[in-house]
Amino acid sequence: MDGIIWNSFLGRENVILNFISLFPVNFEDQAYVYARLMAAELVNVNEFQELARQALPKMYYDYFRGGAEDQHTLKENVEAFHRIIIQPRILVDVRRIDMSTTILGYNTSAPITIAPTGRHKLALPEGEVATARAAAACETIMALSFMSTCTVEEVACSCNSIRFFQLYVFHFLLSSHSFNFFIDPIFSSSTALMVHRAEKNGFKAIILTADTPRLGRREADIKNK
Ligand SMILES: Cc1cc2nc3c(=O)[nH]c(=O)nc-3n(C[C@H](O)[C@H](O)[C@H](O)COP(=O)(O)O)c2cc1C
Repeated sequence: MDGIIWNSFLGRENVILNFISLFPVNFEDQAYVYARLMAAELVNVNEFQELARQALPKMYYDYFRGGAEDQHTLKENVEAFHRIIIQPRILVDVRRIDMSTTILGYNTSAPITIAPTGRHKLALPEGEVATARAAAACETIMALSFMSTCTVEEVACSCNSIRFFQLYVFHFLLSSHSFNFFIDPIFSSSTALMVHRAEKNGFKAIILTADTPRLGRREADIKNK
């Protein structure tokens, strides 16, 4: 059974890699996106989403924006933010506004960090390296997904952002010699080796994802095959 789990991971990864080569991100569209970003036309986070919709192939856009089943949790997460009311204080000294805080003892310029999300190269050739640089520029924390399209080493040497590593727990150790020939290096390590590798590359904490023994039924991904 364990082998089947790994095979299905590998199978999906290969399908996606094949799709990247068959169906690359349109670089003219990316230049257009970059030009609009530079022109500072975007003032609202929803506008970034619309620009992504225009720039990305549909199946990639659907992957980034979609949720599982009827997307109830996705909608509820957005609604949850709408229910938070930020009440400004008045007649106080606002010359220097400091939103910084610490998470597990590490400084972040605001209580907003990068959540671990997989496969950034579907959106940009530099992938998670670019995301980590953005995190460093904003002085916030970069969480690298286990399903990252860049390695922990690439991300570590690309910037000095505080880095956390997201991990799934596998209930087996992949020490078998027979597997290592076929499995991409990012998947071939056991959980313990992966933690060690992240630690060696300056990742400061583990984000443990505990809800993926069963994947959500993402209907857009099913339709996009
Ligand atoms: C496109 C996408 C990819 C994601 N990939 C991962 C992942 O690889 N590992 C993980 O633990 N969580 C992953 N998540 C879950 C996020 O880290 C986060 O928990 C989730 O999006 C809920 O936060 P939000 O309401 O701010 O989006 C992903 C979410 C999205 C939308």
